[in-house]
Amino acid sequence: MNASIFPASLLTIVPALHFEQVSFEHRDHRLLAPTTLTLSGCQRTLIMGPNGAGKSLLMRLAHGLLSPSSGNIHWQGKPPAQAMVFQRPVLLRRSAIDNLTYALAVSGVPRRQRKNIALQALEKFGLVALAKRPARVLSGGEQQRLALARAWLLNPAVLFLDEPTAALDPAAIKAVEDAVNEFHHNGTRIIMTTHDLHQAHRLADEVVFMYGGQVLEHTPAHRFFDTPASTQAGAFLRGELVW
Ligand SMILES: Nc1ncnc2c1ncn2[C@@H]1O[C@H](COP(=O)(O)OP(=O)(O)OP(=O)(O)O)[C@@H](O)[C@H]1O
Repeated sequence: MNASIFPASLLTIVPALHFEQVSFEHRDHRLLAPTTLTLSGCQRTLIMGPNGAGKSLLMRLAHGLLSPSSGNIHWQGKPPAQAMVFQRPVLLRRSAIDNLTYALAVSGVPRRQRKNIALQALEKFGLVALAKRPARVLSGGEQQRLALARAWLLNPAVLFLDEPTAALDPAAIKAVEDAVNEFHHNGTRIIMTTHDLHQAHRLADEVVFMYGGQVLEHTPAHRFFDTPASTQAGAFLRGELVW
């Protein structure tokens, strides 16, 4: 990848995110048990757990897409610039480059600067040749790279990724993981869900393990993989925990 389009001086200290007794209920069903959790430092946090454990829910609450039923979520100090990348990228019905210039317009970047910045981002994510192509006909991997390029434009202090590689082949997975690491090296805090244990091994600094709407572990990655504290995490790592 090319060098960052942002000067190093823009890199920020990422404030901590606090969950205090946060729960989420829907129609009398408790989907997230009261959770107290602090995510601090510029780490790569991987949220893991079986299907339906509440991983996406936790991340959507953290990003402010959902409001908790009870408890309090707050950043220490001013909320940082944030972006989110989903398993299926949400792209506009226009060309790849226009998806980026639109995001820049929404961010208030003057019109005369938008095309250049968008082209730099396309180049960074290997998409220049596809600049004029309708975004929605791009392959899954290309769409995900475009979503990452759009996130890059926002220079986020925190990047949320919800199973960003679930539908991708190995080469596309590698491109996304390289991009995640590039964000991280540029000072972006990563909060990401995955089902892929190998990917978690490659990326995680720390792991949040969820089961049945509860956070059972929040621990450095090496400790999680070597000596998981809960029987559920042990079973999950052995591939024995389906639900
Ligand atoms: N906004 C919502 N309103 C109501 N129910 C929800 C909402 N979001 C998630 N749920 C429910 O909460 C539970 C946990 O969902 P979530 O998507 O967080 O699981 P997950 O751990 O990410 O699972 P998967 O690995 O299958 O994606 C599920 O039963 C889901 O149907």
